[in-house]
Amino acid sequence: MARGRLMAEREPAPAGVEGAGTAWLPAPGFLGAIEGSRVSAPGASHPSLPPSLQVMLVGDSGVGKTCLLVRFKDGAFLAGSFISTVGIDFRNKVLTVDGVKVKLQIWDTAGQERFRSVTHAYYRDAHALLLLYDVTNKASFDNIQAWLTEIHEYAQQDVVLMLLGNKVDSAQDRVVKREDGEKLAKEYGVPFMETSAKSGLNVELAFTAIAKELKHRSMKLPNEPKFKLHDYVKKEVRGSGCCRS
Ligand SMILES: Nc1nc2c(ncn2[C@@H]2O[C@H](COP(=O)(O)OP(=O)(O)OP(=O)(O)O)[C@@H](O)[C@H]2O)c(=O)[nH]1
Ligand SMILES: [Mg+2]
Repeated sequence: MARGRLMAEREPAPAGVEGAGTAWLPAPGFLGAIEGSRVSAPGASHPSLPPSLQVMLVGDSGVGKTCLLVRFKDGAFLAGSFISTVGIDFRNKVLTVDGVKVKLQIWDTAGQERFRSVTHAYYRDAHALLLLYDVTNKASFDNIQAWLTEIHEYAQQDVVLMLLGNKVDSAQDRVVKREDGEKLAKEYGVPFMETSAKSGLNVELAFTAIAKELKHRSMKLPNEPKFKLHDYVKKEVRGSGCCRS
């Protein structure tokens, strides 16, 4: 599985994502091209599924984007000291959705303000965005509106968007209620769930839901009922244990 770190601060290099000590910022979309192999179920003819689907993680620094990705990709939690992402990292993961292999290329962006222009350059090529806040950090929740404005400005109009309230395992430190997250998501018409990169709650579900939506959009089979992301999320989402059946 490919993994890469893309940094904005160095000079462009002619080839390779990770040359020896060389890091540069490729044109958005470039990675999809070099990863290029089509992923379809053996024997299946689904010509319209792109080689990889780009999913971007966005939100304030410290909300848990990198941890969410590591939990999804490796099934582990990065405990201990917080290492803030520089520029953009990416990881690939292949999921099987309704019998079809879907390759997600997941871009883990830096939440720090100083990298914002790097992030802007990638929005345009994202098929889906997971927008995170931290339920133990009110400011990260209050900033969601600003993130949505930015998404509106830079992302494709039909980008698949989902709001995630992360760190629900930290029940004692929670300052943003689930209802507040639900209300905000409803206001903006986006699916919502609470997650924990630490316990793994809803992490797989968040990515699977996105993959399903993208797969259904790409491969419209004649008699297939329309996939409804909102309904799927509502049906599948799990609560943190205390207050939801
Ligand atoms: N309790 C708890 N801590 C978490 C969770 N997710 C992340 N953390 C912690 O929060 C801190 C920040 O996590 P990161 O994943 O590095 O945050 P980030 O959003 O990638 O931050 P930037 O790279 O700066 O944008 C780390 O100390 C993590 O251990 C979670 O679900 N629960
Ligand atoms: Mg990070």
